[in-house]
Amino acid sequence: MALLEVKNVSKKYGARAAMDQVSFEVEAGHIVGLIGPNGAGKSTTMRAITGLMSYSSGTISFDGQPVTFSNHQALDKIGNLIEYPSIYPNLTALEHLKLYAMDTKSPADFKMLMHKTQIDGDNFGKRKAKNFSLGMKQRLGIAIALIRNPKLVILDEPMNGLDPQSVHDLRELIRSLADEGTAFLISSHLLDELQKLVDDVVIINHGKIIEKDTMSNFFSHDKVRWTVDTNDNEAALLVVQEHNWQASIDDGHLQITGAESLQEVISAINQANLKILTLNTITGNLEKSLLDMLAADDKGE
Ligand SMILES: Nc1ncnc2c1ncn2[C@@H]1O[C@H](COP(=O)(O)OP(=O)(O)OP(=O)(O)O)[C@@H](O)[C@H]1O
Repeated sequence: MALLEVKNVSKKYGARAAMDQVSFEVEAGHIVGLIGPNGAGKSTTMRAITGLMSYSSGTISFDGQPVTFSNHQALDKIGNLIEYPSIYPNLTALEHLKLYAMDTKSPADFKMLMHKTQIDGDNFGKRKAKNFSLGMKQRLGIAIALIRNPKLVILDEPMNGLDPQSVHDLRELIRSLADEGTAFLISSHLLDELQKLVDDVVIINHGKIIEKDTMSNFFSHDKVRWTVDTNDNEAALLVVQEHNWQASIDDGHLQITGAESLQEVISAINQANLKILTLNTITGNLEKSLLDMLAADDKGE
């Protein structure tokens, strides 16, 4: 049984379905990316999982226990950082941890947690949170989310507003915590960052899950693409289409996918006595795969 199981969950705001039969799982120790455009239903899904919001149908179970708006028992083992961490400007990092721990932790526990989440450096010390950078606040937010040793941490757009170095540091931190066994469910618009971080991908659009897979499988779906210019792209398009590869002309360049190899593409064009002027091989990336998938979903394919 997976650590988190979301089955056929629906949630409506008035007539609008923010979640429509949403089903997915998070395995223990996995980092799962919840990806989708603005308004897709990511925050709503996260709120339902954390018991912050009621849902109209379906079931959510965490560690074998049901999660509903009125049953929060399972939630002791979920840490969350939804939108912004609740940080008090006049408290230091340590004071925050003491506040959220509610007398359940020892000074040694705090020391270890601060070390683990990299909030024990000189920059932190006695400084109050109002003087922290956004990256420092996010790390403190994660430390707060971890205080009860959760099995799952839910992070809604944790990279928002962070500079590249802070994004890198946060990614390393999440990876190291996952290696120690904590599962993560993370939503983000920074797809390149998720690409480097997550084990599994769940794609949501208009409240519906349109794809879920491991990151490595997701990549294998995304074929290599070739962008070619010849002395006659229209003629080359016809030649390529005869081979049953997918081809189109975008921005004046011939785009080809579906061939077995670059050699096949070159041979086909040469045999038609056309001249290749430029050729680029474009390997897959999450951003492109996602945009293709969302476009296909919006067209109702
Ligand atoms: N409290 C609410 N009342 C009415 N509609 C809402 C409410 N919260 C969200 N919605 C609507 O539900 C849909 C899903 O919203 P949600 O915030 O879950 O999307 P999201 O994927 O997190 O988007 P974003 O990336 O912009 O945060 C949207 O159409 C949104 O307008």
